[in-house]
Amino acid sequence: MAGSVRIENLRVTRGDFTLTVGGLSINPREIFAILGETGSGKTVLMEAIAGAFPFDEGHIVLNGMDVDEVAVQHRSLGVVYQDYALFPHMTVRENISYGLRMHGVSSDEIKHRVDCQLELFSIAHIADRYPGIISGGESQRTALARALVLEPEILLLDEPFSALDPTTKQRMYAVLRDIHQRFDCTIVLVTHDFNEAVQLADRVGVVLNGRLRMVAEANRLFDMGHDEDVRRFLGR
Ligand SMILES: Nc1ncnc2c1ncn2[C@@H]1O[C@H](COP(=O)(O)OP(=O)(O)OP(=O)(O)O)[C@@H](O)[C@H]1O
Repeated sequence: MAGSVRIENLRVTRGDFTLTVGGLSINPREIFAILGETGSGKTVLMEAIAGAFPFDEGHIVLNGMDVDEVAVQHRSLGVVYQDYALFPHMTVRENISYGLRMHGVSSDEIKHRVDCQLELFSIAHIADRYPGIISGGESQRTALARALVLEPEILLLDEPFSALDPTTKQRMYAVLRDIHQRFDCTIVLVTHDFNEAVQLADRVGVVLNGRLRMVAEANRLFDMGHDEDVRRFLGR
């Protein structure tokens, strides 16, 4: 079942950096891209949605519940970090199994579900290897498999395709669309790539200098009358 995200009057501080979001609702089954230049606060926003740290003000509500009132293992979130954050001392199979083990799933069920992910992402041949000796693309697919094996209602992806060549990128876009259909999830995708946002997302939110400045339908991103900063960012 796909989840929803609602953000109300959010203010969060990380060191000297402050991020503010007046309001945002991401609907069940939506693919929502968070677009912005480097250092604008996209990852901070994604981490805030994951409930990774306390807020100064405001609320983030996942499926009707304040994120900070729900224990991490019950948030039904899958997160793929920019650097993939695989556990280095675990094989690919163990990385993907980890969350299921934490949820007390039986060994037979774990084997079945992990085998399905290994096949879906074409990584069965590296199942017994450690992250230190697999490629960037394989690491990325392992991180996606690790997030999806728990069948999250909301999938948070931080620049998941930035390390890939253009051909592999297009192939992974197709995989992501397939995942979206198959797993019936809501996807929040952080990217600094306009084309990626427009190709994959239903709607796009632009974050500039720590503020969510606008939200637009992806296919109307370049048509709308934005303010000057957003126009400059969009290269218009
Ligand atoms: N834990 C932290 N402590 C201090 N500052 C932080 C922390 N996390 C992020 N920042 C700062 O917050 C700002 C926004 O960072 P963020 O990672 O969200 O940018 P981004 O838009 O995702 O950029 P990029 O596209 O380069 O990944 C940066 O100036 C960063 O240095």
